[in-house]
Amino acid sequence: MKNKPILIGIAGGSASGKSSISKQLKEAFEYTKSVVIIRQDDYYKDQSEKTMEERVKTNYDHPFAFDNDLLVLHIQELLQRHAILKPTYDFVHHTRSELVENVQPCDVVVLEGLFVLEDEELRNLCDIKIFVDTDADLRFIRRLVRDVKKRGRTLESVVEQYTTTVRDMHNLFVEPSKRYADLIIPEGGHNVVAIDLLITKISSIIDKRA
Ligand SMILES: Nc1ncnc2c1ncn2[C@@H]1O[C@H](COP(=O)(O)OP(=O)(O)O)[C@@H](O)[C@H]1O
Ligand SMILES: Nc1ccn([C@@H]2O[C@H](COP(=O)(O)O)[C@@H](O)[C@H]2O)c(=O)n1
Repeated sequence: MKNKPILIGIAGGSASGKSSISKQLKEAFEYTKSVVIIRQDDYYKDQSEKTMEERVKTNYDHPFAFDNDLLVLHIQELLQRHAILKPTYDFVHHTRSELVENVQPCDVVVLEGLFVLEDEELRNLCDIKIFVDTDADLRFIRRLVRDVKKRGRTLESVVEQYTTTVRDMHNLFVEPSKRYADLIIPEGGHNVVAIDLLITKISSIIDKRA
């Protein structure tokens, strides 16, 4: 019987660099181990019954915006080496997309999202807990560029959302969850030393379980 997969939890503010770090971990292990990235964003609640006008008013930075029960269930399934049918999210239309991904059992699960450490059930499942700590001004600049380029937003809408919900919810829910981290990575995706240390630690856990 195969060993339990290792679960790496990566939390941090919006545009702090969670996805960039997750991709680097996947690249580091994918020749020797099967690695799957689960993005909490894909578990935003479906809003297909709502109008676009209603959808833009949702507070996407509150834990209630997510179907957390489904996310916990899917992580538990992956940890038992069972396949899952994962939802995917459409940021342009603010709702679940039609696409469902068939995620096969794997050796390493990287779970990344705003509330991965804030949620007690999720953080208790993690073997390694990481918080990506990037200053608010950098996060805002990165988000502005990304949301206009990739998420179909206007400059005005990004500023409006950031000042009405994103900043306050970050301070209320995301920032305090830093205290649960085993490792805090400053500046996100380009911190080579921290990412190398993390890769070494993950390798040693994998070797001990082999
Ligand atoms: N260290 C960094 N320096 C500059 N830009 C970065 C860095 N890390 C990430 N980015 C960029 O910032 C944006 C948000 O990064 P991403 O990894 O998607 O953040 P998150 O997943 O936390 O929202 C992306 O466009 C990414 O290329
Ligand atoms: N329809 C949506 C759903 C979410 N958001 C924002 O996404 C952020 C989380 O994703 P990151 O990749 O940046 O961590 C979150 O701060 C939400 O405000 C959105 O704008 N629209």
